[in-house]
Amino acid sequence: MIYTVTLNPSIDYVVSLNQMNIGLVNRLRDANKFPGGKGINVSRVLNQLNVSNTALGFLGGFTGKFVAQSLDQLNVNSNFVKISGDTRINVKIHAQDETELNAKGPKIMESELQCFIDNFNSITEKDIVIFSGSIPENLPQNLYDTIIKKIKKNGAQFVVDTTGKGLMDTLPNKPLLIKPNNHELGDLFDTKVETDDEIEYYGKKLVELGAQNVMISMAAAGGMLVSKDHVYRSFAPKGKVLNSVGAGDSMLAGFVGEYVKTGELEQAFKQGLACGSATAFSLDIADKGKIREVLSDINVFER
Ligand SMILES: Nc1ncnc2c1ncn2[C@@H]1O[C@H](COP(=O)(O)OP(=O)(O)OP(=O)(O)O)[C@@H](O)[C@H]1O
Ligand SMILES: O=P(O)(O)OC[C@@]1(O)O[C@H](CO)[C@@H](O)[C@@H]1O
Repeated sequence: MIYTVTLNPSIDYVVSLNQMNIGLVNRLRDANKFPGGKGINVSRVLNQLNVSNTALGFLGGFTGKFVAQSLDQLNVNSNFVKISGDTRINVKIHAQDETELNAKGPKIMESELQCFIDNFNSITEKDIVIFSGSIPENLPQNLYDTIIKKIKKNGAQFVVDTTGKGLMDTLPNKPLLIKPNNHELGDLFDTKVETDDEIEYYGKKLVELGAQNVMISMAAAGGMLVSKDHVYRSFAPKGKVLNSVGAGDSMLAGFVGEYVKTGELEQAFKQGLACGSATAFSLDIADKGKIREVLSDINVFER
């Protein structure tokens, strides 16, 4: 089984307007609510790829109810711990630029955290756990690492999509996949990475430090996959971007979904790229029709 972890889910309130004027009343052209949070987005795309999975994390309040109901309607399996606080609302503004306002999210009580950790008591070597997104402020910021050490004892694989020290600390436990974007990759080494050669160089460093596969996303410039034996590159297809929120999560889901089916790295990278761009070209997270359509435009080459 694949488990996705979203410790701080959200309602993504996606609004569009022609021009955002700070300090004035702005009238919206369009507004939509979606269940959000990185792990939840991963689960939704895995569902589109017919890969069974269970979404885990914390949900609470009227906002949590909306997310839970939306996931039920979308047939996403889930086992969220019910919390006393309200799940957050994140506002995504599409105007002359894309701007995101991500809330802090609710406090998690000790008993709620314990309930969540108990999910991992029965994990086995057949399972993959995907950790993505921010950790609520009042929880230990090394929580991913603590759970990873626990599940590694049972032989499970894991994928992690986070940044900075939180990501670096997980590397000795050999994640199946990490997915920094090009800016996050630079930040990990306190530098700026600009060229493909630099991306490959720092991607290889992460492999040396323990990652089995490093998929670097680069928005409209495509992506690179670095593993011990291969370096693949692809440029993103052209299309009309409707909402790129969740493109990275979709890319990760595409990779993992295809990898568990075929064990083929190049194929998995290609599916990841298709899912990422398909989401960028959709208002919501991509559906299977859009993913199939975009897949035929993806070309991957070995560097
Ligand atoms: N404008 C775009 N045009 C085409 N493809 C895109 C575009 N934006 C994203 N993609 C595809 O989706 C992938 C992931 O996007 P991106 O690099 O923005 O991830 P991210 O920074 O993790 O984003 P997020 O945190 O919003 O999910 C890219 O590598 C690319 O393949
Ligand atoms: O605040 P975090 O946890 O870092 O990111 C949360 C979030 O921006 O990530 C997803 C897109 O990747 C959105 O659905 C959600 O609102």
